[in-house]
Amino acid sequence: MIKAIVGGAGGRMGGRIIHMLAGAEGIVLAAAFEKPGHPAVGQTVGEAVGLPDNKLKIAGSLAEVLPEGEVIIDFTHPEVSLKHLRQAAPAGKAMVIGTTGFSAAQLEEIRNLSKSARVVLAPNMSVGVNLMFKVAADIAQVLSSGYDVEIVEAHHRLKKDAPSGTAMKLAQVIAAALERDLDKVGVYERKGMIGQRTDAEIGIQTVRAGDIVGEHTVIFGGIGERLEIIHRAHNRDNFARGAVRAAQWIVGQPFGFYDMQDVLGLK
Ligand SMILES: NC(=O)c1ccc[n+]([C@@H]2O[C@H](COP(=O)([O-])OP(=O)(O)OC[C@H]3O[C@@H](n4cnc5c(N)ncnc54)[C@H](O)[C@@H]3O)[C@@H](O)[C@H]2O)c1
Ligand SMILES: O=C(O)C1=N[C@H](C(=O)O)CCC1
Repeated sequence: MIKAIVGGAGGRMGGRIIHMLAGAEGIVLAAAFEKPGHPAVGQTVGEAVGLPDNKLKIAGSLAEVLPEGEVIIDFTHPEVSLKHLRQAAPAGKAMVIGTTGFSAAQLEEIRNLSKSARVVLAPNMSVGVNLMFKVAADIAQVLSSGYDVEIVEAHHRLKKDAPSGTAMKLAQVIAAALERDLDKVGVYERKGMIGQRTDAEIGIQTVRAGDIVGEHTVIFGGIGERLEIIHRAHNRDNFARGAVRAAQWIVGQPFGFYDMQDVLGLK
């Protein structure tokens, strides 16, 4: 039985991951933690996430519960996930990181730590979006000229990072398929007399409104037609299920830096 530790247990994703673990086979919730001072610290998991039979107490830090499990599932904040990986890696614990919004320097540190640790990092753990990454790259290769690429993402009003990690990954895989440098062709806002659209640019636009769980649209706009691929998350359980699947998968892998396409066998 794989023993999992869930970070950010009082958060939107942490709660759903704990629910998905309760229904999963071969893996069990061994410990859960939140940040010091969070109202969930000291509560039982049952009280905090609505699973009345679970009497496990929510800890106030990873350090308190690190020996309890072999894999940590962390959907928190970039600097927090990185701090947790710095603790997990030397202790021989695997990590599944769903957090988005890492800087280039933070990503580089995660990659370096993964040389001596097992890490899955993915901005979106749903099956549909990971298939979308693959399909978007394939379409871009076929429609490599004469089609304008625009990505539109929409999320709830509480989301902190923009554009979403998923939209950034879509832009990266499409730019790679088109052999374009995203740092040069990415356009993240438009206003005023900006002149006509360039052929090479990849537009990435952000919507924040209400309780939208997560929507991503890629538009390949041609003359006389356009092709759109859309993913809509109806709730957070598809991400949480993916995180549990990644935790089951990663414990048997060699040290390394993996993403959800590795977990799903989509490469
Ligand atoms: N990869 C995916 O599939 C996916 C899906 C949804 C959300 N996300 C990402 O996951 C992250 C969290 O999203 P959310 O909607 O659950 O946010 P949230 O704000 O509801 O939850 C984050 C939780 O982390 C906790 N936290 C902060 N510092 C901590 C610390 N030091 N130790 C322990 N816990 C700490 C917060 O108190 C909070 O409860 C975001 O980066 C989001 O973009 C990824
Ligand atoms: O709710 C969020 O925050 C989400 N973030 C991810 C992203 O940034 O791509 C995935 C979907 C939900």
